Amino acid sequence: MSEEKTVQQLEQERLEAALEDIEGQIRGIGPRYTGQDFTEQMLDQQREERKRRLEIARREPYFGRMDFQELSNSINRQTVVDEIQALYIGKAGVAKNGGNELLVIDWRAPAASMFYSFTGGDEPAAYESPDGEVTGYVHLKRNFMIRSGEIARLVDSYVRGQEEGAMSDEFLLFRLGENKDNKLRDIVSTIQGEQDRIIRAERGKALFIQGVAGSGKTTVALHRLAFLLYQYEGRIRAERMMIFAPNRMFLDYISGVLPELGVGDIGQTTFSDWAVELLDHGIKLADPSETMAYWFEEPRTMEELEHASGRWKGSLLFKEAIDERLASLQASIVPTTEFSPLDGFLLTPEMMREWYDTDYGEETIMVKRDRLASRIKRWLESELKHRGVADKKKRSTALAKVNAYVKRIPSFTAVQLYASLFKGKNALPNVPKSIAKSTAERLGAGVAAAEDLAPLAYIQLRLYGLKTPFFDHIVIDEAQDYSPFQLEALRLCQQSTSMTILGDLQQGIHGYAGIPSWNELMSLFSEEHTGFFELNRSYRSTMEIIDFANIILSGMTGGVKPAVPVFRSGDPVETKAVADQQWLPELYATVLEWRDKGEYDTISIIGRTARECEDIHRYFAAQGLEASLVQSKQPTYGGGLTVVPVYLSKGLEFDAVLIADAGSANYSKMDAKLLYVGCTRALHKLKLLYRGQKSSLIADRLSHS
Ligand SMILES: Nc1ncnc2c1ncn2[C@@H]1O[C@H](COP(=O)(O)OP(=O)(O)OP(=O)(O)O)[C@@H](O)[C@H]1O
Repeated sequence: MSEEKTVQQLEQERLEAALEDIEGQIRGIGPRYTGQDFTEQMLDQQREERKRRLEIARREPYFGRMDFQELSNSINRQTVVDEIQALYIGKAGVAKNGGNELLVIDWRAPAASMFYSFTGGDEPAAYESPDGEVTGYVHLKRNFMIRSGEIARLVDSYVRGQEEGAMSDEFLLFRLGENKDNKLRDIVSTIQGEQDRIIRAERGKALFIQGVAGSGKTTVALHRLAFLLYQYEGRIRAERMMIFAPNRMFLDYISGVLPELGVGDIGQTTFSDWAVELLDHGIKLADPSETMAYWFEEPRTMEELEHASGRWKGSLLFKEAIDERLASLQASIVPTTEFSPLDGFLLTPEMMREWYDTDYGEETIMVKRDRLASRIKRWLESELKHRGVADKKKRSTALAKVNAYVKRIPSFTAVQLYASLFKGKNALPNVPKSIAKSTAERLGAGVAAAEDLAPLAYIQLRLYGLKTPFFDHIVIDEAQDYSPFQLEALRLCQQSTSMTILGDLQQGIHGYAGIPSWNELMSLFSEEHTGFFELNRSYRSTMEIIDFANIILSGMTGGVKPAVPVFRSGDPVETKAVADQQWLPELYATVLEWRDKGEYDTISIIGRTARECEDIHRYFAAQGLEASLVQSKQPTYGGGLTVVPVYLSKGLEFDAVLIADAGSANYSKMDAKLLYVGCTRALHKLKLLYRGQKSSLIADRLSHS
């Protein structure tokens, strides 16, 4: 009598059959076409695209299975129950070799959405298909982890009829308990319902996402891009999507997710790099580490923060002043007096105004100006011809006059116009003196600060327009550090609004430039074109770490929302007093202890300032311990052991975090957000050393040593 096969064996057999099918398809694709025939080239591209998807499927054909029984309503509204279908869900959809039957369905397909939105229970579930809502019973939700062609893990999170239909988080908890390396990863196998709603939200909006630290904002935004490309295939293009991230190192850190999802070619930049490029490198960007040093290396007051030049330059008031200046330029650009280059030739202001306003109506200010200039020259040519003026001397005199006349029509670069707001007879009257002086000096030397880039980009776009195609979709990460003006500039780069704007006000450490409330940015868009989602569950850290971090923020005013942990327990958070002379040796000893345990792949020492980090790094090096020191202009993130100033750690995560010195000298009440950012970088282990008095932000916590 043959023994009954286990679920694992049955699934393994199914997997092997699927892999064989996929291998067969890859083999069948054949060599690349290298000839010149256009149709063949197109077909070759399609084959390559298919091969790419099959290769993704070969690595891990699927990660989920959902057994679904569709309910179909007949005409007399009697419910007919169909067969139970096993849907296998993977990163790339694959049809069976030589047929239309699906071997794997793409995680972005409508039917796959149930895999994420289904919350358990015996009631019928539903998903939206292009033909309307489909309802049915879910019988099974199964998660797989497939490695090298083997099912390494199989977890049923729902089986109809068992345990009163409850869902289990076992697979998610297993994934969250893993260590991290130097790159952010995709989460297709464990996307949560609240994240899925954001990923699949319609495209034609400015979608704001306020999410606590570790709630998956960045990850969700990247998955959303992959979804949009699938859902709106042919209507939006990867090359016309742009991700704006806070710095190059962060871009490197997130660079693995989209290729893992099979998506390439999406633009990735920082606002500064993009703006400097837009301005044709007509201005140099001041070293941003100077701004960082000013705000983070020495204590600053609330008053300094509120009067920061970045806040002023990022405000809509400033934008209004610039709009007024641009409007008066538009109004005065067309000459207001008659012009006669030759006896009997007359160009009137009305003619020129008509050309400028009506004929070139949709163009930007300077493009219209240049067209007007060419039109005046063409007018002369046609008049000369029309009136039969053959005399060479007369012709060249008239031409010279026209050239001189055209030259007098005002023409500005964005930098020139911007500089005129701060210095000279047309300077704006209401600019605070100190701001006007420092900005004029900087611009005079051909340099702009980061805070100048939004107004400069905006002026450039209003004067000359965008030279590249419009963006189909824009993602802005860490948007709490954006000013309304930055968003206004980006809005000019889209034909219709389609943005994903994500951030966390509780991590708004760049208050000298960013926003105190989302309303400042949301009010730029009409209500019908704005969406708002909140993510309150945090997936990164253990419960102990999140509870600890929540306390840091609890003293803050203004709608602080504590992060809700996923039930994943780990070590208690430790705080430890250390004498000055023992500080560096203690940091070193802690790192050695953690390394010897071998439990963590990435460890970070988070310092308060760059100077503090340099001291630690130097000390470690003297002991023969290799660590990488993160600096503000760093382009890549290498993982392993890092020493990083807290203000540069935002967005990153590490298995274990050691806050170098959480003493009161380092973290005053004003620095709650900074310390919160530092602590929430930890996945599994968090320890804080402190010299002198413990920071009052954590003072009432129990010490574990
Ligand atoms: N549904 C999920 N399944 C598995 N892991 C998840 C899930 N959601 C988020 N994570 C993990 O949680 C961590 C935090 O994600 P991410 O960096 O995208 O969050 P964030 O909200 O942008 O964080 P922060 O604002 O603190 O930088 C990552 O390791 C990510 O893989």
